[in-house]
Amino acid sequence: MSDVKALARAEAFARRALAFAAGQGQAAEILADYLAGQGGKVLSGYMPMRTEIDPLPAMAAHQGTVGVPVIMGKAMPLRFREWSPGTKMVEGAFKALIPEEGAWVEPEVLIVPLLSFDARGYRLGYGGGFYDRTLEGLRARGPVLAVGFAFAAQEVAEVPIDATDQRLDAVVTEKGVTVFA
Ligand SMILES: Nc1nc2c(c(=O)[nH]1)N(C=O)[C@@H](CNc1ccc(C(=O)N[C@@H](CCC(=O)O)C(=O)O)cc1)CN2
Ligand SMILES: Nc1ncnc2c1ncn2[C@@H]1O[C@H](COP(=O)(O)OP(=O)(O)OP(=O)(O)O)[C@@H](O)[C@H]1O
Repeated sequence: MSDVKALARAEAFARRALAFAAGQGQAAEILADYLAGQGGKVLSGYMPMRTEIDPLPAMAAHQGTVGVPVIMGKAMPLRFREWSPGTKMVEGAFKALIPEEGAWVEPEVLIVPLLSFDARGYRLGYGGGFYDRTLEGLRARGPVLAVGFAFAAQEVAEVPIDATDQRLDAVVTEKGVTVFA
């Protein structure tokens, strides 16, 4: 399975890079509109890295607390530190930017980065299993809305999956919103 996922990751990086070069259109506005119904809830976003689609305008528009992921260690769930557009950021593990300080928050709605996704709502990430562990833990505690955010070209026929993969509830792209059954 790890070879299958590794090959899928390499293909997905290449497709995402092409889409990134073409631009994200109104994707962040579509995401903000979709999330407008979630005002008052704690939202997690992410600091875009590499060729990830940029969710920052939707995070800045959120009516309520926003956090961003912090890696606590290998094989550990992510935690989320409060973020706002003015927060001082420093480089964390794997070069992702994290808030230098701030409160830990527990998201009810998550904007989830990904390499590829499919029509079942499965996603492929960088391979740390961080979002799978995190969603498993949060869902054991209460209802959570996991919203993938991606370029439409990141959709594939079937993402390779294993028993620990957590499904997305919806995905938002520059072409619109898909809610999974
Ligand atoms: N913007 C953003 N922030 C995020 C994530 C993300 O996917 N996007 N994460 C979502 O989990 C976490 C970061 N996870 C990451 C996991 C691996 C690598 C990475 O560069 N991995 C190397 C291989 C490293 C190794 O195997 O030792 C690589 O892919 O080359 C980067 C980030 C938390 N923050
Ligand atoms: N809840 C979990 N408990 C134990 N192991 C897990 C859990 N979730 C994922 N893993 C393990 O983590 C490893 C990486 O998982 P996977 O390849 O699905 O990562 P990914 O979804 O691509 O990455 P990420 O979620 O960080 O973006 C796998 O060995 C997987 O079995």
